[in-house]
Amino acid sequence: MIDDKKTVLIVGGGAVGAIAAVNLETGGLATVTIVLRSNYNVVQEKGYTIESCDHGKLNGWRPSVVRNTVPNLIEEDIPPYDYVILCTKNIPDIPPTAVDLVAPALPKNSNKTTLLLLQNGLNIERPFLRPHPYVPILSGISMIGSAESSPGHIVQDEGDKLLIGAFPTSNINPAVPERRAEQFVEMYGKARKTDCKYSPDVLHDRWKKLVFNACLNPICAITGLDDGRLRLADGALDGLVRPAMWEIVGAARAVCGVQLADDVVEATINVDPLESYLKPSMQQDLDKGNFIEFENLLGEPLREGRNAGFAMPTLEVLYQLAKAIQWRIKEERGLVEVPKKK
Ligand SMILES: NC(=O)C1=CN([C@@H]2O[C@H](COP(=O)(O)OP(=O)(O)OC[C@H]3O[C@@H](n4cnc5c(N)ncnc54)[C@H](OP(=O)(O)O)[C@@H]3O)[C@@H](O)[C@H]2O)C=CC1
Ligand SMILES: CC(C)(CO)C(=O)C(=O)O
Repeated sequence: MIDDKKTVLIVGGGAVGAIAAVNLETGGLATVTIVLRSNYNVVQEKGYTIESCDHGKLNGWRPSVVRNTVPNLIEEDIPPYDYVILCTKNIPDIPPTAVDLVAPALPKNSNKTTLLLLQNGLNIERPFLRPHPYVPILSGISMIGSAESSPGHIVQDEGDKLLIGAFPTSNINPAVPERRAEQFVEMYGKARKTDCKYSPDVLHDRWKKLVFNACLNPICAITGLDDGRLRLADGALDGLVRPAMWEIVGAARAVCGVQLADDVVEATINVDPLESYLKPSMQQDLDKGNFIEFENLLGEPLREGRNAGFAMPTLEVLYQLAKAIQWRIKEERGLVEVPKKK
């Protein structure tokens, strides 16, 4: 049981971070500080406008503290937060890296703060292990459907289903992150508006979610078809979606012995009603001209599969296409120099 209010820092208050903030503040067991970037001015001045299938319509809603910089514990003399939650897109190929971004808000030599990575993808905890050996790290696997349609306007149309468990970290007694994960579940679920559960096996959960994210995210983004239209499109399921998904199922087994359920491919294809016409987050990012999370969603499972000697030809092509698209966005954003046309 939680007997005192916890301090929580959320870095990234877009589609997922804003709903996490609502859950935590509404439950009354946490005081939330949120770090924003492009939506900072609008949220600071007018608050969020939230249309949520879990929380209803909230106008002018703000968490306890809204900032536009990651707190620097030492320079600002702030006591360590109980939890730091990273809710940005995780894009290791575009600076700042996740580690550089949250480093000022993590204590160097104590395990007081628990870091929760509420993000998609594989191996996202690894870059933190060496620079932050004492920080317990939790894995947050979210099945929410949420989007920020304009700055500060969040539309959540699929319920918030969240699994929380401990990432294995070699320096820390596993009992510590496990306890913190259970405590987080209590805090997050207190308002009874969400389905947040403790998971003892987040590796399994992450591979299971990759059946969606490594396949439908890039296929929808590249083709411009949402996951409903993809089911209607001539031959797309048999020609693209199923082969890609079976490669993830095989890689999960080859890489770490994770055995996904026999029906995982069909269940993932049909996870949302066709008429939801859901756009996976990578497709939404491409529509907005944003960078895409292709390295952790696609690159990491592919590299792991390759290292284990497992062939993944469909994912290899999707990865190379996604990489070329990322380069195009870099050019659009002026991050690469292209010789003049002659
Ligand atoms: N949306 C969904 O339905 C789901 C998303 N996920 C995963 O959850 C994670 C978060 O996704 P989502 O909320 O959709 O992403 P969004 O793009 O909606 O939100 C991310 C937020 O982080 C902010 N941000 C990025 N970099 C910084 C920075 N350096 N400093 C401060 N703020 C920053 C962004 O600001 P800015 O606008 O300036 O870029 C944006 O407001 C991702 O890993 C995603 O794959 C998982 C399940 C479902
Ligand atoms: C599976 C889904 C659609 C939501 O939970 C997602 O993870 C995403 O959009 O990236």
